[in-house]
Amino acid sequence: MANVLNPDICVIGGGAAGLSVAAGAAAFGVPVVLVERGRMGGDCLNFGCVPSKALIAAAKHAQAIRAAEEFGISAGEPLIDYERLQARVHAVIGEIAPHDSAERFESLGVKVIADAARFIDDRTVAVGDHLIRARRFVIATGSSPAIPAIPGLSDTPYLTNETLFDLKRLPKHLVIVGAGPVGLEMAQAYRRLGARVTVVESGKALSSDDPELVAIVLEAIRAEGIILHEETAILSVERHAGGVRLHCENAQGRFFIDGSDLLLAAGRAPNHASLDLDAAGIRHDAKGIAVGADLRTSNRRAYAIGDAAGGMQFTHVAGYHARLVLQQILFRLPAREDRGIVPRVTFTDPELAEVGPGEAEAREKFGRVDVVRWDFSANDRARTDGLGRGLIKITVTRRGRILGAAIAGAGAGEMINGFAFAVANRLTLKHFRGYVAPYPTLSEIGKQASISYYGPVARNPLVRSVIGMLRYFG
Ligand SMILES: Cc1cc2nc3c(=O)[nH]c(=O)nc-3n(C[C@H](O)[C@H](O)[C@H](O)COP(=O)(O)OP(=O)(O)OC[C@H]3O[C@@H](n4cnc5c(N)ncnc54)[C@H](O)[C@@H]3O)c2cc1C
Ligand SMILES: NC(=O)c1ccc[n+]([C@@H]2O[C@H](COP(=O)([O-])OP(=O)(O)OC[C@H]3O[C@@H](n4cnc5c(N)ncnc54)[C@H](O)[C@@H]3O)[C@@H](O)[C@H]2O)c1
Repeated sequence: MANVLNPDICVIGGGAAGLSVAAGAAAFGVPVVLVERGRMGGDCLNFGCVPSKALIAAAKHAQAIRAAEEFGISAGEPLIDYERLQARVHAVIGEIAPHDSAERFESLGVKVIADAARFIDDRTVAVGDHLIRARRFVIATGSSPAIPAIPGLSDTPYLTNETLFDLKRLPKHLVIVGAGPVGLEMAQAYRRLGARVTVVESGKALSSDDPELVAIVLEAIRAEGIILHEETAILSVERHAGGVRLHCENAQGRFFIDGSDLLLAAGRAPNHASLDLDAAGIRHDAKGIAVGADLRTSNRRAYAIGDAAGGMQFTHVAGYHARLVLQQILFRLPAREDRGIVPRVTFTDPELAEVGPGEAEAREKFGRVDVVRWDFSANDRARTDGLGRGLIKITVTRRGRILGAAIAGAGAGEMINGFAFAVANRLTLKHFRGYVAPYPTLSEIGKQASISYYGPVARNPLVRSVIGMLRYFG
């Protein structure tokens, strides 16, 4: 006989989104059941952010050794011990894993069930021997790598983010499908570790970001020797000489690429096929589960959050969504997602970071807007540290309210924090101009840009005549 559970909340999926809801609910003493069919921690911990950033960190060390020459230090070409490097990547996952483990969540008061969940009606989920009839369901089942429909792919070995970090040897020539954040972050990391890297992109690289800033990133990564083919179709793939061959076509004609390994980084597909959402009356499509700004699905008992909701796919969005649904479920307070306050960072070198609407979108929404620009070359710290090109663009209303910012350059991922804070709190450039920034830091760039915005005030005849008058008083 099935074991019937009646928690207040049933969370499906133990990734960043589901764990945040479960921990939050348990902290307030609310009965919660968490169902996870795979590894606790989900994509971010096991196959996403954590291993990719650990690999990028290793690659950065290799690159720093090469760049040392410029500083008068000769070290030669770095020697890469790929096995030790991968062991460190997994050690980092291991360090974080206890925080996301079933044991820790049980100790917080969450009942954790290690199995796959599926709906059997609009208020019941079946998991193994259990039937869960919860007051509210939170679907946080995440996403998986999308497998593009390329002829020959099913007979060709390929890697995805789920297998890449288990690779036991450094690829000789890594061919990557897709120049989004996953494709370009991994392209640069593997190039720096010594692999040849070719990226094939059907459209434009990093197409959802500001093209002027994307150009800065692409110039840098091409200068490191990465071959990037944009607006190129992959006609077919096949096994070839112990590796792979891609047949491609672009405006220049047809050509082929031979590589030792193939990595698919062609976007994400939501994990909802096995949930039987139709049984619960939950609308969905190939992009994800349909939700309103309150993250509620077409079944009023159920919310969908994180990657499963098919919107912005970031770990910090998963955490933000969790807060919004907890506010509604625990406190019965209304909550709506505001995508305009969510920062987005691609961890290439230079990094690319944005928050708020892009320039064109801001004009459409707010009419006249001003864009304040400041180049990294005018920053002393960027010069002392030899940090290369960088640019910040801040979009403001006519009254100086900060609508968004976009930064390409070293440290952009850290610097965007200040602007995300400003956008979320509706601050103006005056606030940025008014605080004291420590010298020499990259964050001064934001302040310098703000001062430049008010620069014309110094040439204003009225202001000058007031100053002139005041001089008579001694
Ligand atoms: C290579 C890579 C690098 C990334 N780097 C970053 C980064 O630097 N910064 C950033 O913000 N984001 C990054 N992301 C995105 C980030 O990993 C995701 O946005 C985030 O993990 C989404 O969390 P989630 O909880 O919604 O989903 P997931 O982490 O996918 O968790 C969903 C969980 O649900 C489980 N599940 C699915 N179906 C069922 C079922 N029927 N029953 C029970 N359990 C189920 C799955 O096993 C999984 O554990 C990266 C992604 C990739 C692929
Ligand atoms: N730093 C970060 O925060 C970070 C890092 C990695 C991933 N992520 C998240 O993970 C999600 C997935 O990233 P992603 O880079 O896999 O997806 P993406 O959708 O951003 O990019 C995929 C790219 O692949 C291209 N593509 C698709 N099919 C193709 C084909 N057949 N041939 C050639 N090109 C093809 C697309 O045009 C697109 O440019 C993103 O939404 C991102 O938010 C975030």
